[in-house]
Amino acid sequence: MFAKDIGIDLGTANVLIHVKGKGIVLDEPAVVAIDKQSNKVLAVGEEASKMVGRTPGNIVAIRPMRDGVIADFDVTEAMLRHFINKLKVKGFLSKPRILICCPTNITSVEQKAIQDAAEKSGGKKIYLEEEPKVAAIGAGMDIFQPSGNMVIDIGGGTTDVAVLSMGDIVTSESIKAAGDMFDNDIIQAIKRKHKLHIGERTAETIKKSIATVFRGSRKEEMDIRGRDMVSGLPRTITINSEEIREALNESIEMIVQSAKNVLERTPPELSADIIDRGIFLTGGGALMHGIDQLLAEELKVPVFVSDNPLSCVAVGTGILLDNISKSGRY
Ligand SMILES: Nc1ncnc2c1ncn2[C@@H]1O[C@H](COP(=O)(O)OP(=O)(O)OP(=O)(O)O)[C@@H](O)[C@H]1O
Repeated sequence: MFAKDIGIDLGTANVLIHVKGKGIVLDEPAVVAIDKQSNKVLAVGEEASKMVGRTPGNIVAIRPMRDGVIADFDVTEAMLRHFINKLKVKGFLSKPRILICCPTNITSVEQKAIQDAAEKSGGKKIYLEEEPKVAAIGAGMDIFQPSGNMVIDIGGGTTDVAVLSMGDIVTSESIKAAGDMFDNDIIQAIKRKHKLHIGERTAETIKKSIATVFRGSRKEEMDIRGRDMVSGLPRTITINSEEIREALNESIEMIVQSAKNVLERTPPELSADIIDRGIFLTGGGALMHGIDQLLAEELKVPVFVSDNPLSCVAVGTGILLDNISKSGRY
């Protein structure tokens, strides 16, 4: 075993781990399956994710960090420890420095608890960082210069909008309109319109396969299955991109509004830089069809989807660990 710096993107939907010199070595859903009677952890990550919505009564598959807050701390700790131990088995770790990016909304008590869990798992020195900052670094922005950079990180539980300069956040906002809310919007709309009950996985598949947020930019159809709310029997219906766009409209409008709020609070010199450089989108929600077009039209600034938006934070942890002295915070 050898010491390596490791970076962890402790997201509400996915956990990614970056090891210095190796790149991303772990990428799994932030899900834990638990036996309700004994409180024992039965499975973590990929394996637990397969159980979501399909567990018998005594087993629950939960996402401990859902909504960008730590809903269940013990389970979050168990999950973090499981993933770090998995690296140990692979022979990666011996007293590494660990940089963890966690949701922006967590309390200082929760931050301390995450730090403790990482220490107990063998970390020599633990650093915590804010997600939008690391996402911007991972998207290739040089946030350490005295100029304005804007990032919108659309994750599972939260969307973080931030303007950064000289290595720090100048203005920011964090809202709950993000991937999970989009899935729920789709579930509710299909209930209302088609009287059909669908699960979270189906909603996510719809979101990825036929959804769009920009009117007229995608015209696709898809057959979906669910449970008829009246007869209780399985039923198949056909849905299209436009009805999903309508379902997502309110949540997307919240993201647009949040970006406008942050821009309004941005000092004019930094605003000028943002017009020149554009806004970068990171996080899985950046892959929503048409989101760049819509934001560019609403904000009157160029908008770019970063390369590999799902792994920006993990890549950013690697870059930040390499330049830790630059950050000045450690
Ligand atoms: N192709 C796609 N189109 C739309 N959404 C997608 C796509 N791929 C992934 N997503 C969504 O991205 C979200 C997960 O993104 P990500 O892994 O960046 O979140 P996270 O970092 O775990 O969450 P948070 O930033 O809230 O802590 C999920 O809601 C997922 O459904």
